[in-house]
Amino acid sequence: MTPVVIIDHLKKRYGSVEAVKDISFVVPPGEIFGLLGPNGAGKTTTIRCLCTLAKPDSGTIQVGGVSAIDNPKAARRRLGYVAQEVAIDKVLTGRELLNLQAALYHLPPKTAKTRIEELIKLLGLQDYADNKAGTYSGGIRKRLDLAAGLLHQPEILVLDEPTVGLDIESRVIVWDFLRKLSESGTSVLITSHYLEEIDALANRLAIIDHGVVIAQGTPSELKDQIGGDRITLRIREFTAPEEAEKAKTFLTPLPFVEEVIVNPSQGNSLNLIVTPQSNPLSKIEQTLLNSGLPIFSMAQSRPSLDDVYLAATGRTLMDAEIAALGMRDLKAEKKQEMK
Ligand SMILES: Nc1ncnc2c1ncn2[C@@H]1O[C@H](COP(=O)(O)OP(=O)(O)OP(=O)(O)O)[C@@H](O)[C@H]1O
Repeated sequence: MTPVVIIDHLKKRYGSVEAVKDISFVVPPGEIFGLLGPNGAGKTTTIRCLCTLAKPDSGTIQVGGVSAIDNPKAARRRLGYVAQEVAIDKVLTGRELLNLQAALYHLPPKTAKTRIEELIKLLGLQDYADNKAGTYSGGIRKRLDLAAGLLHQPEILVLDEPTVGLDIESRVIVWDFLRKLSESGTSVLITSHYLEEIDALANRLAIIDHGVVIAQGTPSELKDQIGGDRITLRIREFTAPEEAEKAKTFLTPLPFVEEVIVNPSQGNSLNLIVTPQSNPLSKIEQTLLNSGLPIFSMAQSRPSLDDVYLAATGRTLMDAEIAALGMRDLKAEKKQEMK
């Protein structure tokens, strides 16, 4: 089936900042595709180019077979965009805002009316639609944004960090809605810096770092590629560094152990990467007992998307996030965007 979105070798710079260096991916119909990356990786710039709100320096973008660069109007008809933050008119009610949006899309009044009622119901907005939008909580506000983005029945809904700042309950409502939307045939492209969000939602994803795609595939493909299971082991609740190092020397020679890392930031716990095999926990337990070392806790898990990111970049998403936040001048970016 022809992909709904094809982005090929996209590049975009702001002055001396190369926001997007080389990004390519395709979104198949009816799939949820995730762009995962730390703050400042280039996700928003990529989708601003896709949604025709920024002009790329080079590369191509196709939406439903139409070039978003040569034919932005036609591309816009095929996609719905839910931005990270929207400045809304707080005096109008939700229903009035949807009517306004429908007029902007030139929907015939009868179609608009049916569609608005349908979306109000689908998004559980019946009790709020006639209240002023200024009274809405973040979660209700986001549901209204989703309705507005879907009014013209786009082939793909593009969402920039849709659950930032939402409580867990509202987040789950948004996730469930997006799953249903994709099951009914509408593709979804979502950016997020939350690992769990992309892991829970996306059929496929691209991990972006410093404006380039560093890994791409389904969540399990990416985890399988880096291989090995993870074991987190604590000798004691807070282990002395010498004792953790001692455990490391006994565990490293085990044939199924690929790597042992002592993690000082978590009470000198030991992080092991092991080749998947039967019952590694009991073999580790036996080895430590024979060496006279106790076990406080031990757990085995599959690699996470953070392990994928760590393997590709040498740092965790959280570390990248903290580093990026310290480097950005958000005021200057806002100014540049206004130009
Ligand atoms: N309008 C702008 N003017 C100047 N630099 C910008 C502008 N927009 C983004 N940048 C820079 O481009 C890089 C990529 O930013 P972008 O917003 O695309 O990242 P992101 O991954 O979406 O992060 P976030 O989720 O925080 O928006 C960053 O270094 C950022 O500082």
